[in-house]
Amino acid sequence: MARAISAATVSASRRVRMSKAKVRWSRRQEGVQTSSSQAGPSAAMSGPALAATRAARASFASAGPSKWRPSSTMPRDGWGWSSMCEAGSPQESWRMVHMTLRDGAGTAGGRARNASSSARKRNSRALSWSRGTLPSVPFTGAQARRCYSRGMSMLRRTKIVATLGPASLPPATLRAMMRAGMDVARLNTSHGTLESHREAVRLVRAVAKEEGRPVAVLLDLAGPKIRTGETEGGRALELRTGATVRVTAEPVAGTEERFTIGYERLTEDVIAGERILLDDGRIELRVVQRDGDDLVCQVTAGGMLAPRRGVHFPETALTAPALTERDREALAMAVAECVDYVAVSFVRDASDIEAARAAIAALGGDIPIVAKIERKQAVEHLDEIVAEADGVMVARGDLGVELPPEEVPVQQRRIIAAAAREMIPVITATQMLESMIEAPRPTRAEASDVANATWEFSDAVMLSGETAIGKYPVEAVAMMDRIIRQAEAVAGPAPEGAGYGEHDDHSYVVALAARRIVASDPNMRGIACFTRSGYSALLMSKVHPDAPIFGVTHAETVYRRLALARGVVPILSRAVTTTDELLRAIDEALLSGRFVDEGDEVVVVASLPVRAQGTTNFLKLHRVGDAAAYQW
Ligand SMILES: Nc1ncnc2c1ncn2[C@@H]1O[C@H](COP(=O)(O)OP(=O)(O)OP(=O)(O)O)[C@@H](O)[C@H]1O
Ligand SMILES: CC(=O)C(=O)O
Repeated sequence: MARAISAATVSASRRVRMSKAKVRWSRRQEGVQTSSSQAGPSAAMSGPALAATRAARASFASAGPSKWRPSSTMPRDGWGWSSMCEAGSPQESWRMVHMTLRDGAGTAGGRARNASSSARKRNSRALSWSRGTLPSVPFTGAQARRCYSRGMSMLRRTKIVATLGPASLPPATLRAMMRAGMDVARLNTSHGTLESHREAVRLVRAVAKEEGRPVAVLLDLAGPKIRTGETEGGRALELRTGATVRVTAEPVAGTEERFTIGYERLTEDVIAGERILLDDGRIELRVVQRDGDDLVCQVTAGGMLAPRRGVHFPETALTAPALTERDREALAMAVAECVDYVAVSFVRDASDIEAARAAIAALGGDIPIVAKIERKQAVEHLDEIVAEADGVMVARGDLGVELPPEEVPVQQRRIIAAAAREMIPVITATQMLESMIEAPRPTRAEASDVANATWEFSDAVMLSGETAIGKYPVEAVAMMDRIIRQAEAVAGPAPEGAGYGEHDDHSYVVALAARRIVASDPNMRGIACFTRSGYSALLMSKVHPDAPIFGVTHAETVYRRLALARGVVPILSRAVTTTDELLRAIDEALLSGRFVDEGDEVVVVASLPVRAQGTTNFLKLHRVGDAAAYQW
């Protein structure tokens, strides 16, 4: 009995957890719909910022659905066919059942099959079909024909995030990086001005549009990065092991005896016995005591300290929130420019994500939030953070300072698993191809690092200095693309659901069913997921099917955001209002992008009725091109 109760409790909590991510995405889609009509931008905004936000929101809204009905009004009667039909009448139920069977003998199907072989030949010749929608790797005719059998080799599942900076912002370089495989452009507000980032967002959008590619923009907030202050005459200070030194939050011209650490709550938060790490952990102090506005410390690992070096407090529970005033200004820009993701730095716990979400909402926006795990505090609060965030980043740069190096790979694995449980994307970041900042080839260890992140099911891997300031930004993206493709080519089948979730959610059950169908039927060319909020494509991505996931959506924001989801090929489609139109839109999207041929078979998953916002409750084995022939 006790066992039964505890199993039920676990199941219920899992249901709550799974639906939390779903509710967030659904809420977001609702926001898209209502943004132009109801809630106005924050009353606190005025002038050009208000106008920019209104214009941005109007374009955001135009991508949204025309109608929305809360999921609580949806039929919830499980797998009953009637619940999958728009009106649920017996005739419609029958038509749906008829339609969802594979009608191999049907005349329309027969015609389509005949048409398909010539279309396939045509497409095998027209190899440019992969360009513009899938990462553009030059294929020979023979390679492409082989790949064509399932489309898998054409698709790189693990996505590439590239940080933009002086090395990558010339438009020609940016274009070349997109062609080499960049899926997400990261802008780091720790560097450059907000205006330069605004221009960069617009440039990425313009070039991506010309290239016909879904490229998401991720704005990485600087957060409360703590640094040492200026030094006397700008010189490096020689801190000798064993020496005593005073640190203070007051701005002073630093000397070997006393220098600044730019953290207002220094003497309140940091207590005797705790360590302070300077310059990425190269220098270590231990706090002896507080003395007025100073902390008296002993240097336990000495070195030369240049001005404005990074500071970490691995043993201190810092009380300063993750969002600074400058971050709030960056968020206003992000909302005005409809940035696709915002990354919050130095997150401590879930409250930092809630604060960022509230700040975005107050600006009239709704942008998915990526929590950067780079503090020991965040590692300790990982579960609550991933439950609240829309994505997560293994920010190994700062994390590797707060934790001993041997703990970083362990935490990487733990963070990826936590993201999988919550069905949110995870980015593995920092020093992935670091040596390519200076050299045209990475080290063997770096190549292995990228491959391992792929095998661990990261949704994306990230380039930082390699593309921001490196000598070989395009080559770094191309190299990452090649390493991932090789790694994916030899990876075994991915675990179903990677060990998370139970079959207690309709959307999840549909995703698993689609995965199993493509696993058992090699003729299935992929899974076409019609998605309005992006959630069902994301969910599909998290069960790792062995086939491409075509994320078909009419919302441009969703189209771009799906660029981050592992294994998803985002395709922009038209808005639909009925099931017939939905199937025709899928056919059009797949055929016009030349992802498949007429007559090819795909699994279609969607949420019906079309005009409601609900669970992914529909699955159909579909022959591409047949939708036009349905006479309902
Ligand atoms: N917009 C930019 N303008 C100028 N330099 C940049 C820009 N973005 C990045 N860089 C440079 O590229 C380097 C690597 O970029 P990255 O975003 O990883 O910075 P970081 O300071 O190491 O990371 P973080 O701030 O996230 O801890 C930076 O140290 C900086 O020198
Ligand atoms: C990306 C980042 O901020 C880090 O690795 O610390």
